[in-house]
Amino acid sequence: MAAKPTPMMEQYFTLKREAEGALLFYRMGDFFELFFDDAVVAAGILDIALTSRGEHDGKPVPMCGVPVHSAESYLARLIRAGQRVAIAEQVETPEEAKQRAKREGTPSSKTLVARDIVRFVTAGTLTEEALLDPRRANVLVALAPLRDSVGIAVCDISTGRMELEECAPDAIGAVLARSGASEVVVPEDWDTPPHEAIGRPRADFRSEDGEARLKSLHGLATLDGLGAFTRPMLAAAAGLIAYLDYAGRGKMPLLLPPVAVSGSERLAMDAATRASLEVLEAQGGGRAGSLLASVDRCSTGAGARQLAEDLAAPLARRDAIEARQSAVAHFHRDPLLRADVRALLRGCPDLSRALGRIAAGRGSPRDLGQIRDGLGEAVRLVTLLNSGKDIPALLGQAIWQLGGHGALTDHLARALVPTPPTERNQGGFIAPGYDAALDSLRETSGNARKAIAALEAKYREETETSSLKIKHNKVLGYFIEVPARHADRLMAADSGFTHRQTMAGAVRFNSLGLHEEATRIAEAGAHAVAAEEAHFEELVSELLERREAIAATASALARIDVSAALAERAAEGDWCRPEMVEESCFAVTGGRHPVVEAALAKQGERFVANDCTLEQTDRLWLIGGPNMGGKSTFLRQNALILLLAQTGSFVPASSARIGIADRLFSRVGASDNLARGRSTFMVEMVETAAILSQASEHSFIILDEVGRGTSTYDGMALAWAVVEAVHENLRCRCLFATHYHELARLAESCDALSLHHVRAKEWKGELVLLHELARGAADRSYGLAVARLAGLPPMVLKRAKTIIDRLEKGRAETGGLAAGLGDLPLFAATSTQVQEPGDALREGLLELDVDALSPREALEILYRLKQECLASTS
Ligand SMILES: Nc1ncnc2c1ncn2[C@@H]1O[C@H](COP(=O)(O)OP(=O)(O)OP(=O)(O)O)[C@@H](O)[C@H]1O
Repeated sequence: MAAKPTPMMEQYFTLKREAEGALLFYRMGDFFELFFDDAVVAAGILDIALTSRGEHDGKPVPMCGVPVHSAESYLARLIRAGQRVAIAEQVETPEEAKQRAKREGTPSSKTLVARDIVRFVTAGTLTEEALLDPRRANVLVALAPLRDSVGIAVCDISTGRMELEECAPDAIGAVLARSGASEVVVPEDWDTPPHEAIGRPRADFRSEDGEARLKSLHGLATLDGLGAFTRPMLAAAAGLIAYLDYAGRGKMPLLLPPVAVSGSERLAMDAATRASLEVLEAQGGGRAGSLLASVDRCSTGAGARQLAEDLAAPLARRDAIEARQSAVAHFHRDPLLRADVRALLRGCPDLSRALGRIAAGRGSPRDLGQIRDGLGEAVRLVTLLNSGKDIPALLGQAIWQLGGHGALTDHLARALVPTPPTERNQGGFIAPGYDAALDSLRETSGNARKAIAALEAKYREETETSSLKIKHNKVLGYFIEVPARHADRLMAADSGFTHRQTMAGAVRFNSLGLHEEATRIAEAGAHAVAAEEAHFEELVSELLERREAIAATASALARIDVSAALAERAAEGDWCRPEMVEESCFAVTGGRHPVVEAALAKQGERFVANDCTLEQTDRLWLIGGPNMGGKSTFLRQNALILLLAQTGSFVPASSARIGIADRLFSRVGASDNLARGRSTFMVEMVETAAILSQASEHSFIILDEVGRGTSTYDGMALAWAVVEAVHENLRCRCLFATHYHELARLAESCDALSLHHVRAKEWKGELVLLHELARGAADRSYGLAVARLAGLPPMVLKRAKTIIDRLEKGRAETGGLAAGLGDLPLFAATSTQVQEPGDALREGLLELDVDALSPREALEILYRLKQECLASTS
């Protein structure tokens, strides 16, 4: 028969059930302990010793533990490893537990200190400074599918920002990629949830509850004043708030009034486009090498977070883009103002995160100090900014949001010491002179300390023991200590000293006088700490009454920082302000790739600037040329210029006139996604299919070597068909890089398509890559020359040369790979001959529900598509 679990184990199991799959941090004294599988998992992730404690069902119970005082760093590592943690704290003192036992009539030896889960620590619900990256937003998303639409609630509780949005189910991937969510919650009965989402009860996602919670959180009778929120949006808000409730065990973190976001106000980019353009992260992961890293000159963490958000969700409305541009231009024009503003911002604490911690009930006196200092800096910034001329509207609005906190800052300045501590329960943060009663308590304990020093001198004299000392420790409090050889004098019955402890070389005593002074200190100290605690609560509630205004100041500071930082970047790199227009054009002269240019500059090399001019009558550029010639770089640089321009930034070019795009697509390079069971070619086709189905006339597409992942015939056929589809059906701006010379023949049938190549020449047998774009088709591919550069053995190169000569001879005789394609009817023409909406190939691609395919089915479909393709070319 299994042994009955101990009361502690029973308590543990109850809490573990409540933890619902999260690791349970079970508080025992100065440690959080983990047991059973939790211990095994945590010990592995944290690389700490796995021990055992007692037995359960006849087996030792695995255990590991982390000290409470350093728990944050362990939590950070567990969260990063994808875990969630439930914190079970002791919610009564051992003394209270004993009293309870007495009341309940249970033996006190069997009564455990009550414990409760006080909080869940999850990736999306962090507020602690140590657990957050200062330059990255921490985003929690809730999705609520409702009929044929999905509501999305996005929030960053470390700053309180909250946005509500609605999208079509197939756009969820793009929205999640844009928000950069750390954690996603969805109704648990949803049959197609996004990868790694956390299921929560369906009842949490009721739109009526969402509306009611938002109204009560913000003290509003109606939400109409905040914007138009749809039912799916409110359902998502309900799910998000319910999850925050659950994770914080009823303690609501900072949530500002929600903002309704419309997808059409933003430049849409899917996850593949973001990854291939390396917007926030480089392909290998990490910030280094990304567009963000090469642009970010922000002085504050809040500014860096805002910039990342801006780059992740560029705008699609001209007035909004131009408003940001004007703010950047203001700082660009005035380098002195820019330098002063940036210097001031560098000393500005992170207001929004301090506010987030305070609102979540995890604030410290240091956070109050940061709010005081941040608001003070904001006022100085107002003076500085008002000294400039012709202040643009966006900055004017920001300046207005910076002020208005006079009473609160005065109060905080009077109440707090200059550098308040992070510990709240030790006191010492209320300034002298703020509270007379507190001052006199402090004076009492100061006097008592002086009295103790006087007692020491007096006792030395009386006992003629110069080595007598009055000391203090946590266990005994104050005591008198003498070396053992002098102890006899104090041991005497009439000495006035009472013996407390005998140590190896010393003996410790107490005295009535010392006891009195020590009690005075302890009482005054406890009263002082309680008084400071009360002041802390008062200050916090005064501050929270102004939470929205403080959050507005924080976001104004971030916006000013971003504008000044982008101006700094523009000045540093000689960037220009792009002219934004509605029509679908793209005219960039002297364009550069910001990341590649910086990398080359580090090696002392120069980046070759190139022009790109797309317009309705010349909207598709087919770009050829040698490997390593700079095709991919050219494609990406133009996509990045568009993205930067729509972010409101200046761009790396000497001039730019840019038609605002609704969507940006990039299919650059092959990225294997074997983890999801897709081959390189499959990924390429899936992404191409997405582009063909989603792009509009106002989109901007870059496609790099579509079709290269399969056999020459199939690849070329697909590339050919894709170019035709883009040219005839989508009719949008597109840069298409390819090694298939045969595609040049498309220029004969596609009137808005032109041919370009990156230049190279051979000089004294060596290949020289000029990285310069020129009109016309590429004459040859220089593949062997590049291979030679890469160090392929001469024998292999020689053999390859022989094979090429043979192949080329054959090609000349048969008319080449594309023989017979000259009179192939255009894509559009074939599409009208066959049934709507397109030819079989395109239809086949569009109809693929690739996520539902096994690799084998995918391959079978490819064979079929190939057959159809061959059939249509024969
Ligand atoms: N405009 C430029 N000025 C200077 N160097 C450049 C330029 N463009 C590209 N390069 C250099 O050439 C390298 C190769 O460029 P890129 O990858 O764009 O070539 P590619 O033509 O796409 O090659 P492949 O066909 O092999 O994919 C870059 O890493 C960069 O160092």
